[in-house]
Amino acid sequence: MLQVKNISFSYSKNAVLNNISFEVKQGEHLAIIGESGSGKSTLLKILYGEYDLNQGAIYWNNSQILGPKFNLVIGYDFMKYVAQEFDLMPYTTVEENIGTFLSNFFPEEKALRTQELIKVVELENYAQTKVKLLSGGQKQRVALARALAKQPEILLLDEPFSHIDNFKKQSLRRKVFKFLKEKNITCIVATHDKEDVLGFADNMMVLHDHNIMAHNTPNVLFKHPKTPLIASFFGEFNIINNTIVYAHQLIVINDTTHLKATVKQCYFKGTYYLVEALLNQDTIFFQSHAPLKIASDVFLEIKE
Ligand SMILES: Nc1ncnc2c1ncn2[C@@H]1O[C@H](COP(=O)(O)OP(=O)(O)OP(=O)(O)O)[C@@H](O)[C@H]1O
Repeated sequence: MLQVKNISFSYSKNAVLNNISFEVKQGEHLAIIGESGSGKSTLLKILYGEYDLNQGAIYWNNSQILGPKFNLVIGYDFMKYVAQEFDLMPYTTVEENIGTFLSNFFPEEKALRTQELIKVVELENYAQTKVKLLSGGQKQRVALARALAKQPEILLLDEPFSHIDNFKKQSLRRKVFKFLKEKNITCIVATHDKEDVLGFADNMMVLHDHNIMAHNTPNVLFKHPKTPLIASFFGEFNIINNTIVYAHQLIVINDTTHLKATVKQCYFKGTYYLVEALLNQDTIFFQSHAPLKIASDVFLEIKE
């Protein structure tokens, strides 16, 4: 289990994280979300032992994770970290990059493991290609496979699919997270993308104002977002009568209600239209199956 106890950290005078505590169980997947600059990457780097803490302590089972003041070499064998900038060997092949941390004493095992990981990150056609010739997204996949090669107990991922195109993203996500669950690898992923969270993370933690704003299951935080910031992570929302109402919870009905809105704009979203409208001078958003006429009036109902 990872235990983070009352940690505080600042790069200079200004605090980035202020007295935060949480735990992550073996095999659990935790997503860390928060606005840009809220400290997600910093937290991952601290967990990796890249910085010294101002206060507090971090433990992985019985080992304390310490910063550079206490360690000549940053990092621990049981942990891998895939940063936003990937640290690859550009002049060697994908296969060699992935196998670089695997022992040459067991060549068959090394080859099998490398092939397994190449499949997980869907780079079968690039195994012999030199990394410098790959695209940003392909490099990100090599970095992921490389981090998994020695099967760490805990994996820290910073925006792991940010460079990968939408065609590949979904299947890659499923493969990588499935692989991690099967191997019982604890995973902490910093992300801006709700698709990295819903369906994959056991828990999610929201960083805001140097603190943990919320820490719960994605299900609870989606259904009961305590703040607009949390709701905004999941999608378009409104504040109606001091309550957060997602766009999909507002339904157009053929009846008179006290929610009469005037359509301003209609955006095609594939399976629905996102409608921007005016409700008592406030801009609101709701979803509609059919396109609505600009300037037309509609009546809405809130669905729980
Ligand atoms: N090496 C550094 N030296 C000084 N300040 C830094 C350094 N790295 C980050 N910061 C500052 O620390 C704060 C947190 O940055 P961090 O990169 O952890 O945020 P983040 O939530 O990961 O942002 P993003 O979502 O944009 O990646 C920011 O105010 C940033 O400017």
